[in-house]
Amino acid sequence: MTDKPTLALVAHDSKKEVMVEFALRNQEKLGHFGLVATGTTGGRIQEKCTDLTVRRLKSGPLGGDQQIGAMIAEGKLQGLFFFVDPLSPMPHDVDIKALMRLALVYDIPMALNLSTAEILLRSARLQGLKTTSATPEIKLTAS
Ligand SMILES: O=C(CO)COP(=O)(O)O
Repeated sequence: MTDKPTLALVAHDSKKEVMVEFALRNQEKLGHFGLVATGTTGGRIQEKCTDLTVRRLKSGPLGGDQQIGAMIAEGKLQGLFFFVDPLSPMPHDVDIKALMRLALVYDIPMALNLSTAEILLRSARLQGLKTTSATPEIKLTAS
């Protein structure tokens, strides 16, 4: 695994195109992070964003959300970009909630829609996303 701060990219089916466009537009910035993604999202990003290396985990409904949750619990994830479909029922709804819950428990910066993702990535500059309760502003961790 990379020693760069790591971001997870996850999108539900109706949001995958938005995620791919987001990744394409921000390829240069994203390239400064280690990237992981759930299976299908990662495949779609990798097809279009040939400059990026994305580690693909399982597909969301088959455990991908849980794998990302485990990374958060182990301190291996610094940011979560999760484009959620709020209008469709999901078979793995409990996994989705569990992932969001862990991002909240560990205070991982988490963008659930495009406009927040753009702001978050801009704030992150190229260096790291983790804030601490002692420093409410973005803490720039890596050089
Ligand atoms: O279902 C997902 C997140 O909950 C995303 O999984 P895929 O990227 O494999 O479609």
